[in-house]
Amino acid sequence: MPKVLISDKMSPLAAQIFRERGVEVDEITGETKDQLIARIGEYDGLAIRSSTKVTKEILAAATNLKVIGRAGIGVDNVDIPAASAQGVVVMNTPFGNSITTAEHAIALMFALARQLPEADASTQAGKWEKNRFMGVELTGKTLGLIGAGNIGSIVADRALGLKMKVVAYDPFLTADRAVELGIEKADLDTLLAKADFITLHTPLTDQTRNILSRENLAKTKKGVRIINCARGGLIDEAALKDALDSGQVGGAALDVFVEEPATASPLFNTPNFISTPHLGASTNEAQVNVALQVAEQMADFLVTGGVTNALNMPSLSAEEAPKLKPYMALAERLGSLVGQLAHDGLTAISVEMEGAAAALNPKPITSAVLAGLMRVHSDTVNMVNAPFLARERGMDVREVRREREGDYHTMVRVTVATQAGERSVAGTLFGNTAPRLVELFGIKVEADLAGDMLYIVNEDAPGFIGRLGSTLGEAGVNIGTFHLGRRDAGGEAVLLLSVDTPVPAAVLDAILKLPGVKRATALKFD
Ligand SMILES: NC(=O)c1ccc[n+]([C@@H]2O[C@H](COP(=O)([O-])OP(=O)(O)OC[C@H]3O[C@@H](n4cnc5c(N)ncnc54)[C@H](O)[C@@H]3O)[C@@H](O)[C@H]2O)c1
Ligand SMILES: O=C(O)[C@H](O)COP(=O)(O)O
Repeated sequence: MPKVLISDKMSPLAAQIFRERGVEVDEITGETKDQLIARIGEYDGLAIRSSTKVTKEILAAATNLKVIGRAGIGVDNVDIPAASAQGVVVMNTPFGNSITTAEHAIALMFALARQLPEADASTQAGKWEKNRFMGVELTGKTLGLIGAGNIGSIVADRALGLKMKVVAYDPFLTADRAVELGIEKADLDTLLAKADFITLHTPLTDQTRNILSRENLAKTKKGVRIINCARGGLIDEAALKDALDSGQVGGAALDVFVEEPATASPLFNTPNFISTPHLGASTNEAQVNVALQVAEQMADFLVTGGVTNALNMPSLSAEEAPKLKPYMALAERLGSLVGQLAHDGLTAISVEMEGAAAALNPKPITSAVLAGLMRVHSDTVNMVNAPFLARERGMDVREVRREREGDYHTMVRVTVATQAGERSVAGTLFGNTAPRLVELFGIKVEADLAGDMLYIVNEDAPGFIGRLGSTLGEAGVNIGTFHLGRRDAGGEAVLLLSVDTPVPAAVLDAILKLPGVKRATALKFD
């Protein structure tokens, strides 16, 4: 039974779903890094929010880990390249807390406009300072949106409902989408010059880090109010403090900080500064959404192989997974076959799906080919890290789909370019379930690819099969099945034999010395 650790505070529904789906679950939150390192080796899955930092060090200890599920959106607390290199799928729940976070941004915008926290503190201190708190109306004001993705576009919708104008800076926002949202697309300088309020809704990347830098804060309208419910690091905090002190910025509300937990920020106690402790996603509704979603997604993956919302692997629905499973087995074996036979200087690989296979999601099939091919050289390769490794090695990977059927109703063909030229193998599914090789380097040969096998290329001549049988027999190697294919009578022939035990190197040497033998290679399939 797969086992999952929930290491951050999450709705109890997550654990309930895991148990209902046949996944064992432990909920242990607030552990130190060392405690997590000591424990993580037991688990197939790790369910987190933003507190657990999944570093290289944690991953190195996670020897059984297959999936990390983020109950939320931001995955900057996960070392995704390290997880990918280790073959661990990383998934998030990209929509479950969007509305809630957008509402928090709007709440902070109101709080800034009417100085609600200060007014509350003053009133509860018995001061009744009616004349101190003069606010601004939102109606007719311009909201500058930096980042118009899921959360940004919900914020825009709510702001338009409040009769604000919305100007957005997002390099990936199309003109059509801006029209659909009813907002104006602008460059950053225009936004900075026009906005009465600015709200940030981008991930933290090299391009967005300090997007509100000292220089950019100086370009804003005097008295602008700024809201950040996205990620700490989007605003230069020291420059923001100076801008609040000088009045260039009239108010700022931060839910997120460069250092979290933020317990001693220089911004604290600055007039017109409001803060919340990363509460953007903290509503009952959002937490139920993300907990249910992450548990369902992780259980799908661990129980059925379905992949949803993965950041380092193509999606595969729970419905598709059983249909694709035999294809992935076929693809892995074809990849493994070319990896074992054509390993010198592999520069490009093409995966062709023909007939029924062409109607399927090609990404998992290609990933399985690459995993089979590269696992020949490393045990740690799987479908998650294989495409990354292929890219890292500069391999050109192509997918081709042909709907028309050839000799078989469904076929997967793998062609690799090596220094010696192109090599191609093809396979089909018998009865839609059983993987079977049907072509090997241009020669038709039907064989199962399983267990220990022996591949021989020889000149087709009478008496060869007898001599081969005797050589194997004398070495105590029992032949299970025997498949023969040839280009023309008397031309080049290939033999694929399944054998009950691995063929020792000395026996391969003896076979190579038989008349007419050009190549003898021992193969192994899972
Ligand atoms: N405070 C919280 O509790 C909380 C809750 C949920 C999400 N978040 C954070 O909110 C942010 C946005 O989430 P989302 O779901 O809307 O993400 P999203 O991916 O849907 O949208 C992000 C948008 O940012 C845009 N973008 C990327 N680079 C940009 C750049 N250089 N300049 C301008 N725009 C750029 C993208 O094109 C995209 O449209 C994320 O950082 C997420 O982690 C915070
Ligand atoms: O990216 C997110 O989803 C938010 O930052 C929420 O983080 P949390 O789950 O720790 O509240």
